[in-house]
Amino acid sequence: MARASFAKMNGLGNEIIVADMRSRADRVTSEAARALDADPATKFDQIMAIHDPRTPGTDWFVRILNSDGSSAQACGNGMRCVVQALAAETGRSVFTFETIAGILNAAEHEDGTISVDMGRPRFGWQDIPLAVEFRDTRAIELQIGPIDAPVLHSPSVVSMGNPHAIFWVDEDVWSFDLDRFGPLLENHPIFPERANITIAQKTGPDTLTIRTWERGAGLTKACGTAACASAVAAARTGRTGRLVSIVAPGGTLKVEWREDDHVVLTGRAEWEFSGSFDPATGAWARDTESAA
Ligand SMILES: N[C@H](CCC[C@H](N)C(=O)O)C(=O)O
Repeated sequence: MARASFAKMNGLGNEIIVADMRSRADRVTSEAARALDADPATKFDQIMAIHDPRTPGTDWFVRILNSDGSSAQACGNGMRCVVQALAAETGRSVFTFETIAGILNAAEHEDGTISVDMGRPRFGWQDIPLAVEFRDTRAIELQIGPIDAPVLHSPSVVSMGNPHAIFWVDEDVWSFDLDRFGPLLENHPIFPERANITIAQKTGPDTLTIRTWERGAGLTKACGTAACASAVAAARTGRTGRLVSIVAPGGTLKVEWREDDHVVLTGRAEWEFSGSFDPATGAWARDTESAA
């Protein structure tokens, strides 16, 4: 099969590869994902693979892979990169995508920011999913196990199509050893599909400062669905209103949990370079004109 085009982009430092798999019958393999992640030039957090539409009324289907080769149901920063790439290609500014989490409407605004309707949050313990029944997922009792992180307890859990656990802290989020206990919590048996782990500090009336250890990707500079999950959990627990600024290491995102229950994520995306790659093996080459 001929090579496929890709664009290396980022959403507030969340490293994204947008792969053009339209009009192709193959898909990006986990082997290719791990090979691309192993190369410092193409190291990424998620691949957003654009495929031909599966449902009438949608523009394209977007398949999401984490850098460990696992598939993700949703990726807010990645969707903004997809919108920016397709707006540049088509001249359009409004799109309807489908992912395994459902239908996502998105729009690029005049000022270059991009809003993605990330759909409705899910709170039921089986929707997160959790391995044990919890009636109130605003704060679940999670025995963190053999690590000395006494201040981490009672996370809020939310699904944005993918599972999130939000640990509320009163101290600076940088004072936590997230790279040490992130993987322990990501793989905690309470999360049968693993989970994205976020520590969140309320730093203003409607502002949270967060850091995220992502399922299947590790520490990232920003995580769009974690921003959505944190904002919804904050509103749900009375910490903020429904329009929240989320300050991540890579920048600030705006999240609105609308009265119709949809969660809209707004922020920027950045193009870095383009190339072509083999979706089976991950072998790639940079486009020459983009090297200029
Ligand atoms: N970085 C992505 C989240 C990817 C989620 C993925 N780590 C998973 O759920 O497995 C975002 O901006 O929403």
